[in-house]
Amino acid sequence: MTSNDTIAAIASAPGAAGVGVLRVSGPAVPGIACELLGRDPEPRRAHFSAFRERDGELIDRGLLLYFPAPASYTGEHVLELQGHGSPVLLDTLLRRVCAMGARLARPGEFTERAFLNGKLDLAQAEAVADLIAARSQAGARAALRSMEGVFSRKVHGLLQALIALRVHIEAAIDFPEEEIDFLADPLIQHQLDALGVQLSDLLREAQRGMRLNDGVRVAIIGRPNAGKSSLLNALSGSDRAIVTDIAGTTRDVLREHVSLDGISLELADTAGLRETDDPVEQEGVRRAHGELVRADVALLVTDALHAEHDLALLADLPASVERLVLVNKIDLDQAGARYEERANAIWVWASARTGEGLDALREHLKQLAGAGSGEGAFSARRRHVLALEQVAVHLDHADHVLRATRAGELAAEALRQAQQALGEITGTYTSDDLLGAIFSSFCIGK
Ligand SMILES: Nc1nc2c(ncn2[C@@H]2O[C@H](COP(=O)(O)OP(=O)(O)OP(=O)(O)O)[C@@H](O)[C@H]2O)c(=O)[nH]1
Ligand SMILES: [K+]
Ligand SMILES: [Mg+2]
Repeated sequence: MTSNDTIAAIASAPGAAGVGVLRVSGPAVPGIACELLGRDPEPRRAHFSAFRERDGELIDRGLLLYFPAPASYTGEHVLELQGHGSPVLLDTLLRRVCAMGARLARPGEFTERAFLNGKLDLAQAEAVADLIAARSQAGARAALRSMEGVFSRKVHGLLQALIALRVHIEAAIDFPEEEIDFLADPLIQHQLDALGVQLSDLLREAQRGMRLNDGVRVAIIGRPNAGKSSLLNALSGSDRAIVTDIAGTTRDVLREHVSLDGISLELADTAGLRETDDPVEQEGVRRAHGELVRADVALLVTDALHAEHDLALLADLPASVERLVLVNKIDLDQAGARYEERANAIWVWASARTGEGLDALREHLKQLAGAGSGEGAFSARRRHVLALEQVAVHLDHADHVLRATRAGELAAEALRQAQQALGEITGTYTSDDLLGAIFSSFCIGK
């Protein structure tokens, strides 16, 4: 599917630079290229050329590259003009190109066309934007892998397994007299189990990928006076939060961005959790709970005396939230800095006041944020993780139906929905709204 209009944009960053790049895509490209060069350009060859106004006046000299469809970034005819990186010259050249039949591109429109022409799937297209916006080397490497299709191939693998199972079950439905026996076949249950394992692996990887991409949201919670604000200040190296020995000092949520070796964290300091009659503090407590719900990591600040009791604050969190327990104020009882990995939380003994033991805390935060997640780590977005969680819900439903009732129709429908949720990741099923939201967040020229 090729568009019938031609788009153009300055693809290099705004401002003066050594070289500036103008990109054009669409059916008018061969004509524009021929007029600028004075003859037909050879495909994929750098032509050193004078770029001139219609009346012959020189605008700039530079390289002209022509990529005929479909072997181009967008899948359409593409022209790249590389000139001097002067915003004024590039603007003039852009106007000249528009006078020859192009219009200004919207943000992300080149990549959107690449998606619509099947050059990339949606997850790969999103990775292009994530690569450009990456704030750390680990993030950039991960985005590059997703752009290369590492994530998409895993989604595709899952899709194939899902389709195989659907075929199996739908075949059973077509022979109702044998349906019950058919669905009792251990092979079906086996396939479903294997699919569940494959899915939970991918979900874990996607969660890490999302954290590499977006940074990690850490909610610092705990009883009043535990030292939450002291911790925020210590980790961010600032005096951002008010620290006093009055219980109930913090009311509003305070956010600080912290980068640990290129891994980005968003720390949120919250009001101490307790029953209170003060309406302002009540609102603070309500907000603290809200912060906990949207966090990737719940960091419980407590001390040696209250640790076991305070654990209850972590009790009702979803399994996907990572748990860190800081046993604070070790300077008071000479407990010594150390850490332990327990069943579903990591415990760190430290002092927010003296800083002792905080390096271990930083190290664990980095790990949870996806540092050292290995060679194959790819980037992902929250949207992808939500879709995978949706797939898990549908698979669980299919599993339940098969075990409890052997109702083939219901199981097949649940699997169909699972397939649809999976397809939203790569863009097999998408709404125009979703596409608009994704591509409008790109920069112009990409
Ligand atoms: N000795 C010692 N005191 C600490 C430590 N961390 C915090 N404190 C003290 O504990 C008191 C409370 O600290 P905050 O950081 O305000 O505690 P908070 O959890 O933010 O308290 P609220 O905002 O009221 O919920 C202050 O007097 C701090 O100086 C620590 O590691 N050692
Ligand atoms: K306090
Ligand atoms: Mg506080």
